[in-house]
Amino acid sequence: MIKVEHRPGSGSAPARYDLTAAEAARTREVVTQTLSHVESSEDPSLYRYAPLATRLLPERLLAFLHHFRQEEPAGACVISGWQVDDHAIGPTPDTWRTGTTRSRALADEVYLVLLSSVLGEVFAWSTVQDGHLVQDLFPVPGEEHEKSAGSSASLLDLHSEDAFSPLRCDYLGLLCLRNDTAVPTSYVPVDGLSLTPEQRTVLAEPRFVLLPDSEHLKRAAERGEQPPAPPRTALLFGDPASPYLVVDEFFIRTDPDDTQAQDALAALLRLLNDSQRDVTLAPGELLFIDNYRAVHGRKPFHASYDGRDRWLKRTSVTRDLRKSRAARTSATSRVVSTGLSW
Ligand SMILES: O=C(O)CCC(=O)C(=O)O
Ligand SMILES: [Fe+2]
Repeated sequence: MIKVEHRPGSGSAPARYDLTAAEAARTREVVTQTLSHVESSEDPSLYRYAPLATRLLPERLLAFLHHFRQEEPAGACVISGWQVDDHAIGPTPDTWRTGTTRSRALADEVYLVLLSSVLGEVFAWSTVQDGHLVQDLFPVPGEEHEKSAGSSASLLDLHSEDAFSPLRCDYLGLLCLRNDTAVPTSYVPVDGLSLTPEQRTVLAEPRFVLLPDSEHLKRAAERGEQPPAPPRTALLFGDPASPYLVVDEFFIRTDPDDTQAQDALAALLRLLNDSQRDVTLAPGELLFIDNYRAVHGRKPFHASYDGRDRWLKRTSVTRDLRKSRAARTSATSRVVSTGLSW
């Protein structure tokens, strides 16, 4: 039996796992082996091969990730020990439409895809970065004040990823390539929020509307996709004693005359904001957020556009790809059409 290491950290900090030097070397070998099969992180063969490749990863790491998935011990975990070659990846881009050249960070993308594939299936939205399965997060000129991943000067309010859709990811993977100015990701686990029983009851009723964020809407309009009117939804669900949560501070609405729902929502948002903590990722650190058990966001920061800005790679992971089958063109497609997403 492998002993599962779970270090929950202090208070509600993410669980942590540090690859030993030997584990990091083993992981690098598996990534290098995988790279010989693929040209890009869009390559379907990467996703065919990933379930086999993951079995070759260090056992202690696999045990940790399975524990995180099965037992839900924490709202997030950080895995460190992967080395990013700062020179090899080149300058931080300022546009993600880079054409067909091989990514200079392909090894890092494959590392992210392999660890993501231990937790579930990687998928993407048609309306986010053209459906790329591994997305780039860096500040984009002109998007400074948006509420999207390319923003910088504006706060990314606390949110569940893709809160508007029941097809939202179970896990969000964020691999840091560069973060010279130590820009934090904000994070709050749902456990431990001191809501009253009355507030919990209201939040567990379908009295809230979660709207698609601006990134989805802008791209959906360009693609001629029309996201359907969002249904009313509950924000707390699952086990009432230890509920799952869906919320998006900026893109949520209630009926104007439902003051009970408004008050409960205000209390939830106040508690979330008061309990948030910073997770400042260093290059090579991989943060997995459990999108049912925690919300996240990002503090404002200054973008320099000098090739040294903060740069993360991102995946969305579902435990069940089948539930989005009606919104994908084939059983093997991993791109969910936003226009068909509920
Ligand atoms: O930039 C970050 O740290 C988080 C951004 C974010 O919310 C996301 O990628 O979903
Ligand atoms: Fe997010």
